[in-house]
Amino acid sequence: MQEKLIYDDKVTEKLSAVYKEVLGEIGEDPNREGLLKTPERVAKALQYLTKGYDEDPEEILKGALFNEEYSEMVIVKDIEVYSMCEHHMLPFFGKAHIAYIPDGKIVGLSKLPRVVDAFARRLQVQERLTIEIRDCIEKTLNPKGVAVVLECNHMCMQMRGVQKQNSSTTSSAFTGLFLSNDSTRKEFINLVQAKLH
Ligand SMILES: Nc1nc2c(ncn2[C@@H]2O[C@H](COP(=O)(O)OP(=O)(O)OP(=O)(O)O)[C@@H](O)[C@H]2O)c(=O)[nH]1
Ligand SMILES: [Zn+2]
Repeated sequence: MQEKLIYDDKVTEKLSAVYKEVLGEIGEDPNREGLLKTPERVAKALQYLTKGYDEDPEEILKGALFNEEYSEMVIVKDIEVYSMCEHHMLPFFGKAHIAYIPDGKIVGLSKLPRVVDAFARRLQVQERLTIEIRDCIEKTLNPKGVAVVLECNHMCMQMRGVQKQNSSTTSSAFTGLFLSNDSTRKEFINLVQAKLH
């Protein structure tokens, strides 16, 4: 799959100027040797961390849909998530667990983590991220059900603010059989928790 260009020279230039100001405002000397290239590095890092705005998650899934009569649960678990909270622009990160029950169509497995990234590489709140992933899969695959669980640590709660270093946040979103059928939901949760390896 072709990767889009991440860095835009004009954006890099504008953001670099802003970050040079920021360095001065926090009491640093932007002209000392170690910091000379820092504004440009940060400008690029920020573009990378928000590159999801230029990606279309539905198109990602549509790129690998296959007709298949498999109708059991498909689970991709322990997908690394790296995002940034929209309140503090600090990272939150953890794992996503995704399941769906196909209804005539399956999707290329790698596309599910790609969808996670496309939504995560934006300013987010964990709950919205969870729902966006679910809705994208629901709309594009039209399966019998979708389940998404995210478990994340929020740096805005750990490095600052309440400073709860060991807290983590779990969010979940379901559709179809995962909502209407308790045993399907339980099967998903058991399989996510199971240590098969
Ligand atoms: N629901 C939700 N809240 C989040 C997420 N990321 C950060 N937050 C919270 O957003 C809230 C913003 O609250 P404010 O009171 O406006 O900000 P603040 O004064 O910096 O809050 P503290 O973090 O409590 O110091 C905080 O409670 C954060 O913990 C998220 O993904 N989901
Ligand atoms: Zn935050």
